[in-house]
Amino acid sequence: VMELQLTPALMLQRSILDQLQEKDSAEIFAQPVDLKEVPDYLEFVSQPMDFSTMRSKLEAHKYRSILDLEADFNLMIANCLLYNAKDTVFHRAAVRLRELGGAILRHAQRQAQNTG
Ligand SMILES: CC(=O)c1c[nH]c2ccccc12
Repeated sequence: VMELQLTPALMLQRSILDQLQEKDSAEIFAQPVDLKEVPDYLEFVSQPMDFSTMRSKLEAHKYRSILDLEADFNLMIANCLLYNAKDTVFHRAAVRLRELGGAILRHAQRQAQNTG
């Protein structure tokens, strides 16, 4: 049966998502921003994104490629840089995650090309 097969693409996407989420040790990006806690959030952010949403999309086969997954990662970072002022822990965490995540994604893309 299909779902019992080791689909390499999904396995690679799970590995990348795990590596990215590992860098969010404060778990700032683990869950959607709570709109009850942050009532003005949607005035600034049109498309919220977080790691739990990305994981659901991955398991629903919504990511056709690593680039698709990367687009949601970049969206999540951009939302945080937009909503949070530069002198906040959240803004700094987004800058750092963008740097660390960029290296993880570049390495994964290189590996996929070499073995793909
Ligand atoms: C990722 C992000 O922007 C946030 C994560 N937790 C929050 C709590 C209040 C406002 C923003 C956030």
